Amino acid sequence: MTDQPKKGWFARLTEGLSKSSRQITEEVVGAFVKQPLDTAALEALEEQLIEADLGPAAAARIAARIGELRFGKASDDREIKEALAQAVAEELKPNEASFDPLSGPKPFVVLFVGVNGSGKTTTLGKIAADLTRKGAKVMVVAGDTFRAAAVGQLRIWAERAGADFESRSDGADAAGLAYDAYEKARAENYDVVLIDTAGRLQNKQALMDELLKIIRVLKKIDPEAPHEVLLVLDATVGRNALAQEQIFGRTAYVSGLVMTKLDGTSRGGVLVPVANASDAPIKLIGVGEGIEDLQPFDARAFARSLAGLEDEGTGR
Ligand SMILES: Nc1nc2c(ncn2[C@@H]2O[C@H](COP(=O)(O)OP(=O)(O)OP(=O)(O)O)[C@@H](O)[C@H]2O)c(=O)[nH]1
Repeated sequence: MTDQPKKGWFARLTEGLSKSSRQITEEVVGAFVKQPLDTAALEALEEQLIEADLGPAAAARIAARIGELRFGKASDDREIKEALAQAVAEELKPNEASFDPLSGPKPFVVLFVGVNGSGKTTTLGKIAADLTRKGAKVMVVAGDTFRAAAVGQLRIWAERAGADFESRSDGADAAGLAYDAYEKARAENYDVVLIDTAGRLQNKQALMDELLKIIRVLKKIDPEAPHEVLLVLDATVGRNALAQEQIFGRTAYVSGLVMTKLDGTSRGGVLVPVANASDAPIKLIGVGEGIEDLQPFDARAFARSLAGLEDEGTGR
């Protein structure tokens, strides 16, 4: 992820966000070029940002900031995009953080939580591949023991990544598996342990109870574990991602968010209200199916891509 050439990842980000940026630039930017920016135009801009799923609070702040930057001035397309990118970047900057499992304690335990289909397995697989490529000794743990298909899929990812794989037969106690896997990882000097978890049980409470149980047993071995709890959210569900953040964020010790499938939606702006609502920062984003499409979250680059700016603002 991080060792990609800069231009490459920015191009992938821009391509991944093209649906969202088209929506924003056509609907939002198009209407405001040439005429001097006035109050009515700013109000309309705010409406358009809400339409684009940025949420009312952020839309108001972003519109106000664009007003500060451009009020009374006639702007061309690029100037409006630059102002939008700057305002969105300022909004997101406090919610940006890096995911760095190789600089923490060893083994560094990462728990992946989120509803089924959010991209948990894929994200875990991409991270495993990135880490083994960097020379790390990685263990993948299939904590979703109820679904054989999920275990099978994860095994494929682990094998492809060259990571070791721990699983148990259907319905086994996920917390017991996590505990034993962590013990083994300590004994055998693993660098990173990536634990997948169930995304759906009989009900929400059962799901949260299971997650908390896994966390509790890991803490028996090391009170600092799990060292990271990544909540994986699917951007294509739009504002439902907010509801998921509320459910998991409140109970599961979430320390970072991953927003996947930003390439599959025109409403990628939803990342903004999700970031605002969450106590945990955004650490990674998924902008495509490839391994290199899981990227560290860079607020400024995200904002520029969303605003439809083709370069990184470095004058290239
Ligand atoms: N386009 C695109 N697809 C993605 C991205 N991340 C994941 N996917 C796809 O989303 C689908 C669901 O991903 P999974 O990783 O299986 O989701 P999960 O949360 O583990 O779901 P279960 O296996 O059902 O628990 C797969 O087809 C992935 O290829 C992304 O960033 N972009």
